[in-house]
Amino acid sequence: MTIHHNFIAGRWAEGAEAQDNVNPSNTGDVIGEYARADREQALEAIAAARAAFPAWSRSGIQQRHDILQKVSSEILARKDELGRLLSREEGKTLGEGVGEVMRAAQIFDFFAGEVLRLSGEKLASTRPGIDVELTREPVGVVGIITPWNFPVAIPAWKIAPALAYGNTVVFKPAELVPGSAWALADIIVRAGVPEGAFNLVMGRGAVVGDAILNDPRVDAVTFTGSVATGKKVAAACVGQMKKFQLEMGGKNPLVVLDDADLGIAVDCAVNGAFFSTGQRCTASSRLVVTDGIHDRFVAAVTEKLKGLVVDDALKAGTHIGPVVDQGQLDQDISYIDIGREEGATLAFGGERLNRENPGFYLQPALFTDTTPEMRINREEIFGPVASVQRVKDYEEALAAANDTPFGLSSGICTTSLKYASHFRRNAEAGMVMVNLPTAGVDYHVPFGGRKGSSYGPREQGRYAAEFYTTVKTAYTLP
Ligand SMILES: NC(=O)C1=CN([C@@H]2O[C@H](COP(=O)(O)OP(=O)(O)OC[C@H]3O[C@@H](n4cnc5c(N)ncnc54)[C@H](OP(=O)(O)O)[C@@H]3O)[C@@H](O)[C@H]2O)C=CC1
Ligand SMILES: O=C(O)CCC(=O)C(=O)O
Repeated sequence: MTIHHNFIAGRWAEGAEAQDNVNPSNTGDVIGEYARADREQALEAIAAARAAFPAWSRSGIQQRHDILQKVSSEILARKDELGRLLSREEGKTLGEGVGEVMRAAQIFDFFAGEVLRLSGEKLASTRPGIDVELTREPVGVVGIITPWNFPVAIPAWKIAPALAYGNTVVFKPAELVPGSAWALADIIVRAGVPEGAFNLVMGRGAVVGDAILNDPRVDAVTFTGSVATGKKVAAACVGQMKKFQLEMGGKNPLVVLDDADLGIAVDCAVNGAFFSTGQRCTASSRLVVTDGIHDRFVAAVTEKLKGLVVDDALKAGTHIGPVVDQGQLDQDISYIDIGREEGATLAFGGERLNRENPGFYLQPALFTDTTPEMRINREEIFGPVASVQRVKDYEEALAAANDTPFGLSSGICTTSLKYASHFRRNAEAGMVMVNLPTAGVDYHVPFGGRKGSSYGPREQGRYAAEFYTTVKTAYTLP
């Protein structure tokens, strides 16, 4: 098998050890061999990005626009092939994989437009005769560290704005999904990014990630992943006065009130909690349901779960693909055990499943009779596991929704304008959904959370400029 190399300083860099990329739907299927960089290669990539920064930061907006537009066009033209690769290595269904790839194309398209819209401000000075001008300048070398659960979209929503605003990039994807990262890098490189402005460094977090965090030539780090790693990123960046941005976990509530449309509530819950195998930081892992609708809701969700097909991500008719790997599967199963031990009722699922090929298949699990202090209601599981919490009324539901160390996405299903409006205002989350799943967002508006979910400026949309640029205030006496 040929090795897919890293891209460093304008060339595909040979010489690193390689790792197999395995399909979680069929562990006998090796997708390819991908390089695993050592520390030295990571440092070479950082040096290349540093050297490329002066020229790229001053490059013309037409050049940057055209490159990003070209990336978008190629991703879109190859959406079926890239979506298939994504689903094959990550395990989300083919429809979800192709959808994610299309979203990545739209993100590059959006930031191609943002290059042209970059503007400043001219203000009067409080001192007569002086001009004040505000401009945005690129931050410098940006280290991009991404997780496995959105292997194309998350890299896209970090790489596109980084390049659009004139930064150079060292991109370290998650080790579990090098295929999507390599394919995206190959497209970016062929779109004409100058030598050193974009570098791909696949490898271990503890090696490549650590090199990025601790090298003073990296000016800013954008990270999506677990809370534990996020805290390491924060500590390293603070120590070196680097700019940083963290997107981490969630324990997102979906409130269902007595007056909800039952069909909408069930669709929101099943989609939000279990699609993409529940491996979304925006997943509705807590279903907070008022007394009057509770039993009907649980019965209808259970009925719907019975009809969902858990199988090979690439098979037509699969609703839920496998868990991403053995480690994540072990974590999911251990939380199912914890839920039982804590006294929750396993109303549906939670069984390990066997399919035609060996893979990490898990039946979606629904817990009922859960209480707020249970670990399954407080800790992120990151799998197809959700718990129902019964509450007496809206006030108790809102309190339960906010009773979490996280604050990414928060949803409500209701036909009451009064409760919907109150919830929108009082939910302690970065994103609020009314009669919609907590997961599944637009690409042109801010994405991010509060409390333990996020740190630093928002990602996506024009708000991305807050992270990828720094403001300069210039005073001139003409
Ligand atoms: N809020 C959000 O937007 C999202 C949050 N998440 C959260 O991420 C978790 C699952 O993703 P997962 O990928 O396992 O998370 P991790 O935090 O383990 O990994 C995220 C990235 O950080 C890298 N990394 C690991 N250790 C270090 C280190 N010491 N220094 C620098 N980089 C390091 C990883 O590398 P390697 O691949 O080698 O491990 C990977 O590229 C869940 O908890 C989920 O909630 C996931 C997606 C989105
Ligand atoms: O819900 C979405 O569409 C995005 C979720 C996400 O970014 C994540 O889970 O990492």
